[in-house]
Amino acid sequence: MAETRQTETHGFQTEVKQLLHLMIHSLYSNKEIFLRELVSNASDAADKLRFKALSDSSLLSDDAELYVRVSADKDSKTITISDNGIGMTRDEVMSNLGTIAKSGTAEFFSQLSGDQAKDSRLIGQFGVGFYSAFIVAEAVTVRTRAAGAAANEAIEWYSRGEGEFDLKVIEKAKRGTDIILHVRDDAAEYLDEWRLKSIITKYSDHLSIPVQMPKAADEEEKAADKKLEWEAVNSGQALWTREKADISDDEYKEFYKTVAHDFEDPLLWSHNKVEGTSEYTSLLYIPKRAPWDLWNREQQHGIKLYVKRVFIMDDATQLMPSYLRFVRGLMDSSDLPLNVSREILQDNKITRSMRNGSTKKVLSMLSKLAKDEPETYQNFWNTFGTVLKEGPAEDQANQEKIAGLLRFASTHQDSSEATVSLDDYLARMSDKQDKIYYIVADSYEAARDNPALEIFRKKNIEVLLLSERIDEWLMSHLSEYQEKSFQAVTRGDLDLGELEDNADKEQQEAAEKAFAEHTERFAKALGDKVKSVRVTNRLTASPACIVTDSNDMSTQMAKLMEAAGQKVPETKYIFEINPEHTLVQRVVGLDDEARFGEWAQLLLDQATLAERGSLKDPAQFVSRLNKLMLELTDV
Ligand SMILES: Nc1ncnc2c1ncn2[C@@H]1O[C@H](COP(=O)(O)OP(=O)(O)OP(=O)(O)O)[C@@H](O)[C@H]1O
Repeated sequence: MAETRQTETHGFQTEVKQLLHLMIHSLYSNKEIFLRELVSNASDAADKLRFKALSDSSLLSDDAELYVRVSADKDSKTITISDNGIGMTRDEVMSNLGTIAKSGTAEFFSQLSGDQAKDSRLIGQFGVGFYSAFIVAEAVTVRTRAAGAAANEAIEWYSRGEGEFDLKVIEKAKRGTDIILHVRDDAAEYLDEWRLKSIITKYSDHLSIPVQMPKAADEEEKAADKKLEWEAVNSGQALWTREKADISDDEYKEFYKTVAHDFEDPLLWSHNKVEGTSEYTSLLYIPKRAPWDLWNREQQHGIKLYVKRVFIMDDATQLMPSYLRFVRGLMDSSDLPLNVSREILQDNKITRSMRNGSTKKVLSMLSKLAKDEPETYQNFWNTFGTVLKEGPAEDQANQEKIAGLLRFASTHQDSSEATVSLDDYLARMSDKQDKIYYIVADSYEAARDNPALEIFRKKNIEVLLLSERIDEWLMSHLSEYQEKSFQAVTRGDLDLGELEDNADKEQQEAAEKAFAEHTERFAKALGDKVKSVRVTNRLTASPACIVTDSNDMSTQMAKLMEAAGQKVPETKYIFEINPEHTLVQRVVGLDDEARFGEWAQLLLDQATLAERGSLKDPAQFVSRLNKLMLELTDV
């Protein structure tokens, strides 16, 4: 490459262009974050080099004291952020500073609305990184030399933040990266070194790497044109290694913004030194807002792993279960070897114990929040609840704890908001009730209005109303809470246990007997369209409903599997009729078997609509309905 010294010009990936545009137009009220981002990248570069040098110490060569240096030059209107970290090769420059390699980026950009306040929040969630340089710079030069590369293999990248960037091979005496910002006139305040220093102490004080600035020179030294002397302006002690009592809330909050690349303060955090069979420190944060890629289960961004204060890797997903993937922060182990790899982490006693310990920590932190600050917890639930619902399936050992954190809509209140906890439900339950009743449907309304709830309303029994896609999956893994089992109101025989008194039972038996002949007639008319026909004990206001047998797949589970492209055996429903209903009484009064058959089918279709939300052959339903309506209006 060294022979091609000419400049090559490359176009940015479309998303980079969009991001740059937004950055400049939406983040102007929060300009100073550019320094946090660039210093944090420089510190990451030092961490990466230190890690690589564990297996190849020659990479550090004679420049083993790692640092980040920040300086400004008012004459040339530049700010320079330098590090002697890992640097970048030409290919790395091309991909890191020309594209955005995160999956889902295009979807993310499609969410932007043009409303600057909203968009700036979204960009905050996306993580602005290197490109934030353009908030204050009209042009940026990056000079970088990768660790292990020769001085004449360094690369210069230059861009005005519009459509393109230039690349050329240059000579660079030292390893690492210099980022030179050509500051815009409206950001001239950042050319003041005091200003820069105060931003560094605000955001980067706790970084373990020294962030240095030039020592103020006196007139004599200036006249003698002495070489710049540098001094560290941050404390340089990794925050999590300090005593909890000595760390202020503001320090925790600023540290969060650096590790999580978030603009906002965290919702809560927990800092723990664990001693005993395994020794580690964890600093775990719950963000306020969901990251843009929360729904992508493959998403990166997990917990940073350190071993004895040496950074080992980002996104150590093995340290936190997937249903807690919104947790940010770090863990620093005293037991793992420094040369630990992702593979070793996969199946390791130490990792497992760190994961178990921190999972418990997060769950108890959330339980405490739910107890002490229910409103804040509700906000948390509204943001991350759906992810937490993956918990009971993924983490059987903590099922009970997770269940206690769940929130539901219920028939107790007239709102679709999920605010009812299982403890609330149990507290309201009568002594005679021994099950937790629930229904899963496509929407809150479909759940609320399902005819199967009629008897529960009549008897004043609360039913949880679930309508999220994940809910069926959740309920199929939750078997009990506080020794009370869960019962779907649309499945199997309805056994209300002691809630039903003897009189109810006798009445039911009498109704079944009295209606037996008609039940037979319905069964004959509907043939193999139903599994069986029986008299209901669920309905009070509707003529009929369908329910699944207790060993058959529930409607919602079948729908989920179908949506996932799986072949699902056709579920046959049990058709339940309400003999008290006038329509049913009139239908059984019909002598003409053909007409009776039409009505029976119509009742079945109606019940299917209420339960499934759709019919296999809606056109046939409509034409049958029209035919019957015509007969009724034919006077
Ligand atoms: N000073 C630097 N030295 C070496 N590599 C760097 C430096 N600055 C940036 N990079 C490389 O460029 C990549 C992109 O940086 P950028 O800040 O845009 O994103 P990020 O840090 O990966 O993500 P985010 O900031 O959203 O968490 C980094 O991952 C890193 O590989």
